[in-house]
Amino acid sequence: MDDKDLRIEALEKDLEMHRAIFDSIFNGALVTDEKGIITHFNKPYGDFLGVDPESQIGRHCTESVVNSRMHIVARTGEPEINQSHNIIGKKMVVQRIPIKRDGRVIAVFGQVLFKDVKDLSRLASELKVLESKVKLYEAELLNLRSTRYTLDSIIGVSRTIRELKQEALRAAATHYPVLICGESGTGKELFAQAIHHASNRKLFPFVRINCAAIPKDLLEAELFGYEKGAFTGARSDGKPGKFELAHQGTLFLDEVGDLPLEMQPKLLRALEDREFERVGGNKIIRSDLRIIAATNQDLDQMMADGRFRKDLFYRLNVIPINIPPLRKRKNDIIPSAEYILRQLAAEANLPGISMDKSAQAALRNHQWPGNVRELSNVLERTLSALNGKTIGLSDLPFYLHQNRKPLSNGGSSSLKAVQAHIERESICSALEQTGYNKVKAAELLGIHRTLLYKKIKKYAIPLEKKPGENRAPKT
Ligand SMILES: Nc1ncnc2c1ncn2[C@@H]1O[C@H](COP(=O)(O)OP(=O)(O)OP(=O)(O)O)[C@@H](O)[C@H]1O
Repeated sequence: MDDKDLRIEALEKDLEMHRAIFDSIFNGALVTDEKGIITHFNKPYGDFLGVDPESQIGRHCTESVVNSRMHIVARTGEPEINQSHNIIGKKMVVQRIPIKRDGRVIAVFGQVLFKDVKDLSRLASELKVLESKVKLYEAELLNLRSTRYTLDSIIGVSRTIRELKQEALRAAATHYPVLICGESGTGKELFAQAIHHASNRKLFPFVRINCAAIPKDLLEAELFGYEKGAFTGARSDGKPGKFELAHQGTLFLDEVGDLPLEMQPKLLRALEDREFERVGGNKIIRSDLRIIAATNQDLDQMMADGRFRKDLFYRLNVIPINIPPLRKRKNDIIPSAEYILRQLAAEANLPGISMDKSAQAALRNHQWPGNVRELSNVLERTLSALNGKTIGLSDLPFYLHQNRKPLSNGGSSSLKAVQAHIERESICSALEQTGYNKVKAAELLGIHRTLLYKKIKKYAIPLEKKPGENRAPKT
């Protein structure tokens, strides 16, 4: 066989294949020339119309197919997609596509998409059912996976809080790392959850890791996971770390200031390379996550002291959110207290609870070392012991009364000294009220136990009641 024969054989095979494809177009198809004369008519269309496909070739399209518009499409050159077409008592859905060469129509391809428009409506209603199911599952997933708090859960009327909420909303629209700084109880986790919730990652996990609460040697395995037998006590089948678990979601690195120095470059590398290995493993794992870190520590000071790496700080601090303590946004205190009271009262089914002026003044004057958490705890305690419907000064815990008295703090009146004095007094008072139970005192103050210990040490507060000392607690 010479070259030409080979080419002819290939072309014949090609033609055969095209014929087979054309005859396999499920719901029928035809082709006309530029005048509407049928050049191709497939078998399924013949079966559907009850005609012999071969004998349709050479006829005008309107003779073969009632209401045909193939010749019109040939004239206009405009495709007609998903059009209804009445034929043999049925409404079909068809498409007619002009085939052009050098801008001129040379043929028209027509195809039946649905033999009966009812098929399409059935599909459409099935799709509707599926869509509503998807919505339902999305809502369930959101419930299961997502966060408890949204931006609406953040209370505060001050300009600062309103601006921070705007900032959080802007952050949610990006994938950049966010660093939230603020004292304990200012709502750092609340903001982190709200950002996650407002982002397009909200259907994926929000994974939290408290860098201060995990022993140093376990932190790497917690973050990156481990392979079987990585260390003594490791689970025999290995375990994914928080980085893996947060895939497509958000990883919240709480208390990032407490991340041990030796762990910092490892975290930085994982953030920069966007990949990591499990402890004891050698497989590279990639995780698509957004980082939100939070701390109540002064990272500037820590960097100056060499306790926090600058490169890690810059990596985390792409979008900074600094939440000021409650005492620095005093006009948030009463609205927040009222909001929390309304919530607590509704939960306890106690309508119409209010605060008198003296109680409001005491709340405004208090320094709130535990911030909103402390405010919430104080109100909860107060409400649980309240007789009547109005909270007065005497209903508030004793340590709140003292802030209204002139201060005797060794004569110093610098803001720092006054703050330190009040903080010390509040801690002493909370310890007394709770019978020197540190867990309960920390709870009352709305701070973490470790922070309470730090402050007890800082102010050299005795860890038990001195004999003879009698400062009667309120409750
Ligand atoms: N602006 C706020 N609006 C409503 N609730 C708040 C606000 N700030 C804090 N809270 C409440 O105070 C409590 C502590 O908040 P959160 O855990 O977010 O604080 P945090 O700054 O992360 O504290 P920590 O540093 O101790 O972990 C939560 O119950 C939270 O709902």
